[in-house]
Amino acid sequence: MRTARPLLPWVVWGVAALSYAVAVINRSSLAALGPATQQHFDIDATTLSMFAMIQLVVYAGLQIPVGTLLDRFGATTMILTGGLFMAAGQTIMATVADVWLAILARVLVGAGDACTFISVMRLLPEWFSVRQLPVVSQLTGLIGQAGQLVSVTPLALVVAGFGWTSGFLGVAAIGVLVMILGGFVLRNAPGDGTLAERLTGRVGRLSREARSLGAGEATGAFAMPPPETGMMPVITKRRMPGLGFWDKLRRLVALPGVRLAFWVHFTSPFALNVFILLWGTPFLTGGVGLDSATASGLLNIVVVSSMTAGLLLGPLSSRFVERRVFMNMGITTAVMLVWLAVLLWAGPPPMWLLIVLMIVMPFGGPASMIAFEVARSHTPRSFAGFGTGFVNMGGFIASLLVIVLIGFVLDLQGAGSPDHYSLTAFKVAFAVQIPFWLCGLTMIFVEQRRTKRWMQEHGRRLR
Ligand SMILES: NCCCC[C@H](N)C(=O)NCC(=O)O
Repeated sequence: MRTARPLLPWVVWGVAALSYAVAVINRSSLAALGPATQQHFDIDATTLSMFAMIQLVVYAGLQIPVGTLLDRFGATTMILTGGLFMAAGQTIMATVADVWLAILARVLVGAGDACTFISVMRLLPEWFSVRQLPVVSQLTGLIGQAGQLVSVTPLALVVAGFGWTSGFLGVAAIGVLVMILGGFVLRNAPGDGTLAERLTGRVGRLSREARSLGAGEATGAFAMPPPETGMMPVITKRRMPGLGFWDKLRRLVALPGVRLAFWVHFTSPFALNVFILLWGTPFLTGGVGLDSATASGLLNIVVVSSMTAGLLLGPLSSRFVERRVFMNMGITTAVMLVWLAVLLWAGPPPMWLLIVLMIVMPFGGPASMIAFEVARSHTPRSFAGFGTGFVNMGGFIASLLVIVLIGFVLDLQGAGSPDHYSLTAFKVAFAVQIPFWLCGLTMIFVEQRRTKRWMQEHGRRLR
């Protein structure tokens, strides 16, 4: 069946993806402003790194609560609420001089950021066909990545030229503009009104007659035949008293496909996150001994490679649904092997090997999006937000643990500050990634087999 307004799904997706890009701008708004932030609040490097850590902890910690609220209130409300939190956070950041209020600002930014990505992912199966979903998901990730580019250089230039307050109020203003746009465009699903329409009680024809691009074909998890036995309580008991948090979690984790998605997200993106969020530049400059221009040149390769990987993996995982988890495992194994070559190389790794690392490692980011495809195939519809939040926690838990462990192992070796950095200390510290890869790959292997068995037992086919 053809959709009445084939453009509407793309317009809704465009504004949702823009909201995600704004979340990434907010998330990485301090990335290029380390020294300016230290000067503005008169803080040391440890307090500065606390800003990033607190924000990440809030992001990861809120994934399941946000997922629960997402199932209850819908994606539009959550995306707009997230935008409100982030705009409030950046307004506080722009106007206060007290470091504790600045930390509160970062908590708000982390909370708003936590609301955005999984809500955008929740919208997609409502508007697109099963075949389109992997490509649209990867494009969403790619647009988010573009947000990161915007937040680094342009924001640093605005802060340098017009001052701290103008720079952060500017970020807040962009967020408010995109929220207003969202209020008039975002719809949870075909047939639903926008926030503006719901507030005025007049749902227009465009909303009422909207159709999914997958109309006529069932989408994602929702396409599978009714599950039997073990899954029945999950599907039928849609509303529980309160948020029923633990009960929901227990039921969700009982599904091997959801556990598989969690481990896929846990295992593939952390090496990239750890590198770009904190330890990449110190390793390249303080460890390998490169100058900062060469190090930032290498980091640019990371951005280009990650975007290219997204464009390649979308169509591939859509075409080879049965093979998507193996693709993810192959990429993670390749990242691990290249890292092993760097760590085992006697002395500083040669430039060609570093370039290979910068090309291969970023594939882990887009590869982690496969986790959301797996989650969609195995999470009952009424749990979709909760399930996406649960899966999205995986990569962030692994990234946080590895970031902290690398700092800890550097400290243990007496190499915790730029004056004492050494290549050997970094090599030992980065080796903490190995057990995470091995544990993750083993769990994917185990859960993949369990999922296959579960699907055979329940007569379900992968879509
Ligand atoms: N182009 C890489 C996108 C990676 C996305 C990543 N796996 C993820 O889960 N992101 C969540 C977020 O909030 O950004």
